[in-house]
Amino acid sequence: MTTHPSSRTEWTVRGTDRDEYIEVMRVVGEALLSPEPPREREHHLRPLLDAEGYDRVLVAVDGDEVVGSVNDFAFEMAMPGGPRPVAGVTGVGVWPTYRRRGVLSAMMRRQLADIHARGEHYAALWASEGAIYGRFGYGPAVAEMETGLRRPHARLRADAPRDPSLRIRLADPEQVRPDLERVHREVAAVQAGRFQRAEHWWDRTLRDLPEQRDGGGPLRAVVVSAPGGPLGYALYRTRNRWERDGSHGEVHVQEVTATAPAAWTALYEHLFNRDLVGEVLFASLAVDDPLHHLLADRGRAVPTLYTSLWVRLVDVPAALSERSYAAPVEAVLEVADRFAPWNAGRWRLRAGTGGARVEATDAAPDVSLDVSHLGAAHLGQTALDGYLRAGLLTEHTTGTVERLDTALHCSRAPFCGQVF
Ligand SMILES: CC(=O)SCCNC(=O)CCNC(=O)[C@H](O)C(C)(C)COP(=O)(O)OP(=O)(O)OC[C@H]1O[C@@H](n2cnc3c(N)ncnc32)[C@H](O)[C@@H]1OP(=O)(O)O
Repeated sequence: MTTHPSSRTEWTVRGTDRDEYIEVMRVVGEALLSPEPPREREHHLRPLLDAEGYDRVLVAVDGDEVVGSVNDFAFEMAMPGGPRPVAGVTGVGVWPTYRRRGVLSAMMRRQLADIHARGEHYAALWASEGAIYGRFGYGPAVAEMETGLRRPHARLRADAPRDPSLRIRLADPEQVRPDLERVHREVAAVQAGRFQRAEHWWDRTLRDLPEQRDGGGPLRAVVVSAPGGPLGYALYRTRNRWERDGSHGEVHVQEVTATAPAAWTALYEHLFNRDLVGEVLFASLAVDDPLHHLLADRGRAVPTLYTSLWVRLVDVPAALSERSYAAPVEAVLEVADRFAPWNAGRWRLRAGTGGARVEATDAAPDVSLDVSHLGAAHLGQTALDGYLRAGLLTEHTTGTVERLDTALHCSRAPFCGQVF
């Protein structure tokens, strides 16, 4: 591809199709430093794209050459207030010689307009870098934890709820897939930030190619069931490690979830009691995962906090009026939004535990803020107060931010748990 020395902007943003998608893989793969050429990555990506379709993939082109791309998946994601259609933004990349000329900005603008035109009120993404998406109106809405525990500290409290009637089965994940799907469906309907997994997402989650194992063994599923059906599961791999003093094996937990307290206990005790293991590592846990309460010594868990989901309100009045609220609040919000101008302006929010109404107003604002702040706060974990103290939003009526934070609060931490 030619490198253009000037900063001309003779590219346009348009849709694409299945045939051209190999070019998208080439551009995005190069941007993301992918170690494999597009044809070698195709078998990973094609099943997902063939199932989701190509009509949400956008490309920036210079003549016939693809120089950038963005995509989004049509998710049903749990939000405070219920499951909602959410555009799961992904596949973002710009050919290196076209970077910093506004290619991404143009693609983001078009993508937000498309999402809005489809009547979806939210977009969400996992960012490769935290500096990219704030300017496009996304806010850091979910923090998750990678957590490690060494033996002998991987132990639960004596009074952790235990139910000897629960059945525990260790199996090849495909053998118990209906159980996994059932538990996940139930959890993903209520835990904000999770999205419902269609069959092709389960195929991806359970895909277990040798090159994905990173020195570990095959993917395993442990399922905990009561007579009425499955109550929880964990997906994990073991990795054997021998040193001169003996075995220091590892358990790498890809995901763990349950719908009943005794099922959490049974799952954690299974993971902690594998023989030959020196350390159990969890790829991602919610910040309020029951593990922290169930551990005999919670100080022994070593968490690494990271931002997972960035959330964007694509339709501010719709998103705020369909949300649930923990307390009554009334405020005029003056919202700035450079990339979705239909959101910009003053909105009067009247919300309570029974519902909310949002209408355009000319009244004086109680608070002036960026749409990214509302995205960050929407899942109930990120407080607006942090932005206030950082001087990034303006409170005109004292106490408004505190009242908003109280109303937006959700007692259960949001969690996504799956990179898309
Ligand atoms: C959801 C996902 O898919 S995450 C994956 C994101 N992709 C990657 O990280 C791949 C590698 N990076 C890239 O391909 C590109 O650098 C992109 C897509 C991040 C940015 O594309 P560009 O076309 O260069 O962005 P664009 O020129 O529109 O930049 C707009 C603004 O964002 C800023 N910006 C863009 N990328 C970054 C970044 N990585 N860090 C900090 N600022 C950035 C620019 O400086 C510019 O600022 P300005 O408006 O003040 O001048």
